[in-house]
Amino acid sequence: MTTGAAVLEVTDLRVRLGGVDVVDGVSFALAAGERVGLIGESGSGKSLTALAVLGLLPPGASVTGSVRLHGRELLGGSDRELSRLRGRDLAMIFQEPSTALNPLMRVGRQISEPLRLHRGYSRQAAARAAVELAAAVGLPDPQRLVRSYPHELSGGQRQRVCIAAALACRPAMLLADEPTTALDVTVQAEILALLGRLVDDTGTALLFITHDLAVVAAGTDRLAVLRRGRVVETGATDDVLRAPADPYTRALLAAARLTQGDLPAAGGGAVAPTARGSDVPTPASEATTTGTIA
Ligand SMILES: Nc1ncnc2c1ncn2[C@@H]1O[C@H](COP(=O)(O)OP(=O)(O)OP(=O)(O)O)[C@@H](O)[C@H]1O
Repeated sequence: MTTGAAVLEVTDLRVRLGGVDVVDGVSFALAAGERVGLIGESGSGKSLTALAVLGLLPPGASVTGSVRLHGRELLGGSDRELSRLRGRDLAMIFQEPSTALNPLMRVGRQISEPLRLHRGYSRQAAARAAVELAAAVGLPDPQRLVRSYPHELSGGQRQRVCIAAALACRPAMLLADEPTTALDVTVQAEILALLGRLVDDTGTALLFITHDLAVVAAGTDRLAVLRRGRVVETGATDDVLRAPADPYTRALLAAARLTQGDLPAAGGGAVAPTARGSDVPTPASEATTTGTIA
């Protein structure tokens, strides 16, 4: 899809599990700051594609093809190399914030953990950054909130914590797997708006996995439609949703019964900025390495 200066380039990715190619030759690419939606019915291979990119496939899975981050091959990399990249250059937000967070660790520490691990922040600098990041994702009373444990927060607040941690190091690439599905419907729009604004501010490329077509209509530039592990259609979100070329995409759209009001307005359909929070801070004073995004 994108050539040249791709942040992430996935080529002919295959994931084999239990004798089945559950991801079957998937290729796509994202440029800096680009938002790409990966859609498809349940079981089409969306999550396994993301997990393969992160090197987090379940035991027993075999993977072939190529996953390049800024031109550097990740497939076949050692655990050590991959864990150095995860949280720093490549981050993920999962569907269920409760299970993504450690119940026994204060949220402030979880937000700033990537800065301690990857940027060499001191304990004090990390604590300060956690408060700044908590404020940036619109968490109320951040000074107090960072001392809370996950169970003391609402689902939406927990997802804000996950977003803050994922973006702490300003990764080049963020993968979000159904990040609002587990949330109350009234909170979903706020979280999507927040995510859209933060990836804009940081220049982070976003791969957004969802089966909610209204969400991709509002929040992505391009789409890849996955069916049984294969990409059946790609294109500008607006084009694919208005004039789907593949019968499977047409069926998905018909099932979702998208109305004209859900489709992006002409001239860009980015998720609306939220009134809450401020820019993701760049607490650069304690940085020992330079971020991948200038
Ligand atoms: N650990 C596993 N072992 C065996 N098969 C698996 C495993 N995880 C996923 N699968 C199978 O791989 C296929 C793709 O799964 P995947 O989770 O990527 O789908 P998905 O598109 O993300 O679905 P959903 O929208 O429901 O999350 C499915 O058929 C699923 O049953």
